Amino acid sequence: MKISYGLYMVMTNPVVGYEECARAGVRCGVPFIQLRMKNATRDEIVSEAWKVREVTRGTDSLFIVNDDVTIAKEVDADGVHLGQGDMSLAEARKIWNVPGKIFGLSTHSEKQAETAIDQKPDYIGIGPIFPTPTKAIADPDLGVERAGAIAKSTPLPHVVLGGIDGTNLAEILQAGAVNYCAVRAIMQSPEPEVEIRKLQNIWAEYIL
Ligand SMILES: Cc1ncc(COP(=O)(O)OP(=O)(O)O)c(N)n1
Ligand SMILES: Cc1nc(C(=O)O)sc1CCOP(=O)(O)O
Ligand SMILES: [Mg+2]
Repeated sequence: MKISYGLYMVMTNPVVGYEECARAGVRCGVPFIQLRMKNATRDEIVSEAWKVREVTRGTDSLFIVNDDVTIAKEVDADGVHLGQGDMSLAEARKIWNVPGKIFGLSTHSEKQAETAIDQKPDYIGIGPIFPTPTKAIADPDLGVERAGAIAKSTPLPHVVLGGIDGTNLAEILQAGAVNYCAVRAIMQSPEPEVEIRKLQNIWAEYIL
């Protein structure tokens, strides 16, 4: 059985600010909320991370920090997300050796998804599906069918991402993906809760 939860919210430059955006995610019951601040200092990230920690604490939303396990540990987040060019999962687990913490790993091809199995991440990201300006140096886009096929074949929980919004989510789910991130589609809205609920409604039609 695939682990099925729908939207994993990645927060990068939300127009309403990180704290308010996280509040919207919590109100909507989004199960994962990731803080992804690129081009920010460590102090700036820690400061926002503490606010998101307080907003998510004791709620149904798990708080994931992108890139830096030392920040995740410092603010007692629920997990960390690491990319192919970030610290290895093994090293991160040594630094943050606390039972129950979540370790996610990005993958960008069938081979990386296969190799990920041995590293035992709690989930993998699969992307990008479409070209995206949100990631500075994105990997070549996989397309809907290829991303869906990886999602269907991996034994690991997955989340697909890259260019996903309300206009293409249905075809992505039809291709076999179950969980997904949408960054710009939510972050660029002055009403993130409205955009979250739109995506959640599309997902519920296809998956529930
Ligand atoms: C859930 C999820 N999947 C993939 C990524 C991308 O991580 P990475 O490849 O390290 O790129 P950056 O996000 O660090 O630019 C992610 N953050 N979250
Ligand atoms: C953060 C990130 N990681 C990707 C990957 O392929 O691993 S694509 C991506 C950005 C997705 O943003 P948007 O929804 O705005 O296109
Ligand atoms: Mg990274």
